[in-house]
Amino acid sequence: MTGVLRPGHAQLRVLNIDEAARFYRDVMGLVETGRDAQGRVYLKCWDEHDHNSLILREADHAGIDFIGFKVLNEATLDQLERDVRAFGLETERLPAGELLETGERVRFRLPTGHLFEIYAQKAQVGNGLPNVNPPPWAPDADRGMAPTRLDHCLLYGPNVTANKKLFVDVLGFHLVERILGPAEAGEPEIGLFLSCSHKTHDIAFVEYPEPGKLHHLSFRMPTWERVLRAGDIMGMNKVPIDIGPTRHGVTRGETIYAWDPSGNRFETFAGGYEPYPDSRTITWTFDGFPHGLDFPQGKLHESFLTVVT
Ligand SMILES: O=C/C=C/C=C(\O)C(=O)O
Ligand SMILES: [Fe+2]
Repeated sequence: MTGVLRPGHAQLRVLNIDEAARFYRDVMGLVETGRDAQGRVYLKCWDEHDHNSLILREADHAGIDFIGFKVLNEATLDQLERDVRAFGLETERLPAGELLETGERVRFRLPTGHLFEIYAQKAQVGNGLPNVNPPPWAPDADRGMAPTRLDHCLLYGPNVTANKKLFVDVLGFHLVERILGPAEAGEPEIGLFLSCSHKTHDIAFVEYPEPGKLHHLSFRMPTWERVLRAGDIMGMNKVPIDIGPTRHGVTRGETIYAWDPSGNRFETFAGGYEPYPDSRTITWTFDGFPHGLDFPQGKLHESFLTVVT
């Protein structure tokens, strides 16, 4: 284990900050925890303890600015920076406080073009429950869709195989599932689901010609029933849905893909299974992929491969 713990934050570009803040706070049911001098809005899911996991920045085009993972401690941060540089990537350090309540970050650009960063420190604000004899949920757990946490992201860009080498050989992730391209193309790995935990994936990549693209940020729901309830709330708020409610074959996750007001896709996701680092990687062939995306329908929804921000 290299000490990379979990997805920590994502900074998302939105077209209208007030509309986006209202959506993620009042429809998604995230908790707004702050705003900074740049006008960025900070939010967390009700059951997360750290100050923020989603940061919104107003821009003229939607998409993801960077994704941050939390690591065990400062010594791990320093070691991983050395390892990433030895892998051949430039790193830069962003000062503590550049993001509210967040320590120094080590940032580097992935072979797929995405800005990725690691950090060891973020202020804990808690989940609204006492740490001694706590009840199972807090009032915020029923406000809006109320995901429990930022669960993973799926990023699109070229050179996913180079990303795999970095994440597996340097950052200590394991490859839980993969999607192969067409046989006539030699079945290249075009989809990678990578985990640094017990989850089916903490980050995923799909091969795509343009670098640095976002397919979706995924928010964890405790149960399939809560995914369906999220779908009800999407219906009540006329949120445009892309795929679902259904189940992925890949990861077995129950899912709805939909779009935020800026056109960024998000997912409400439940279920899956618990792979271990020594679990064998599951492979989806290209002809099996329609069931990998939407198991009940076995349908390769066009938008999955074409719509990104
Ligand atoms: O075939 C595509 C599967 C996508 C899976 C997810 O977005 C997920 O498991 O969260
Ligand atoms: Fe997902």
